Amino acid sequence: MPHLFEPFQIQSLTLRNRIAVPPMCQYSAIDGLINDWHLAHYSGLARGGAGLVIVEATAVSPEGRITPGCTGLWNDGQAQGMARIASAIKAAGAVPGIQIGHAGRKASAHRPWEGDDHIPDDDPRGWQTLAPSALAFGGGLPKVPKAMTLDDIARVQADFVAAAIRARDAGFEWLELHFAHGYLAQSFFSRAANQRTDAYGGSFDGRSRFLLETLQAVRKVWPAHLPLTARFGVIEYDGHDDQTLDESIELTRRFKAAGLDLLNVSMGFSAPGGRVPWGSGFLAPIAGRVRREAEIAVASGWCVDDPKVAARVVADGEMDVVMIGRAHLADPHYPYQLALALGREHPAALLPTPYAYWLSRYRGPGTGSAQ
Ligand SMILES: Cc1cc2c(cc1C)N(C[C@H](O)[C@H](O)[C@H](O)COP(=O)(O)O)c1[nH]c(=O)[nH]c(=O)c1N2
Ligand SMILES: CC(=O)[C@H]1CCCN(Cc2ccccc2)C1
Repeated sequence: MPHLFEPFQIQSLTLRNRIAVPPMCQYSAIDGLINDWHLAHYSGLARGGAGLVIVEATAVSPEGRITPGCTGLWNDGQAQGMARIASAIKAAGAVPGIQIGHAGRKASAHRPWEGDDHIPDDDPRGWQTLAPSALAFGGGLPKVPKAMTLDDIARVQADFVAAAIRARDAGFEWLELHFAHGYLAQSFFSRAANQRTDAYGGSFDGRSRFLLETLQAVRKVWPAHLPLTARFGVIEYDGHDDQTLDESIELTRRFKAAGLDLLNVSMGFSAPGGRVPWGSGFLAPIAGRVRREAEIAVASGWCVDDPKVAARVVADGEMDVVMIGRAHLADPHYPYQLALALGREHPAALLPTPYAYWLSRYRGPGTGSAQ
């Protein structure tokens, strides 16, 4: 039975444990460039003991950003900055990962704390959005996107390939394609968002084409010995879950045949109004079904931050790697807290030596620990 704190071997990589920090936008970049905020943020998280740290959704082109504050890998200056992040994560003992994506019709939005909604058309900070069809997401994201031409599709796929090459050359060892959360790739698979009548819409094969072609193109440039992964929404909680899940598992099988090494199971968020059954570990059974039926390694998360739940979902084979997000924002050393809660021997050994030396002798707040 695999354990949360045992290593995970994938391709030529070994994660020191099954705990991952999932991508979490910081909305703190200017022109897609990282800065001291990102360096401190990712260094601190990597020093917390997780086996894998995945850098936030990073846009493959300027119009692929969610907000003006999102990071990018569409030019070499951005790649130079990202190389510092990859190096800092690796120096702390975690595998450096990065997620690359295109926000599609959810792009050109304000930061969450500035409204999370589309930037008005007359505001120069915004831009024209792209999508499979000229259908707005709705709610706070009412902008009608431009329906992509075949040239647009080819260009965006080439942008994914170029960003993957920059991520590879920047020293990242784990690449995650953002195929989830209602962004461009997910929206091609969604019946609600994709009403094209050409080869990129309609049937299951049509709605899968953009995702599969992009994966195949990136696989050609991503090193064969390094894990190529994708975060993909396998369920929408929109009343059509059985059909969506069946289709998603079939597409996952085709991803695997195209060279995907692991699927990060998530939700589609393709349209407003999904009724997500929020709760501790609520998505784990879905992740387990994908792992069993598509016979592929799986990461997942979503409210998997209770120590016993995190240990259980790995022990029960529902996921190989647990993505723990907000708990890491609350405490970058969260793996240390997990080890303490689960009664692991030498929990401090998860942390860098300058901390571990002292914490191995420290019995916690209020105990008046001696030197
Ligand atoms: C501030 C912030 C920013 C992001 C996220 C979340 C939050 C809180 N999430 C989703 C995240 O990776 C994770 O799936 C969720 O937070 C659920 O996991 P937890 O319940 O937080 O452990 C997210 N997901 C993703 O695929 N790419 C991203 O860049 C982001 N950005
Ligand atoms: C980029 C991405 O996938 C993120 C952006 C921030 C919101 N994320 C989705 C989310 C919903 C509810 C709680 C936490 C996260 C998706």
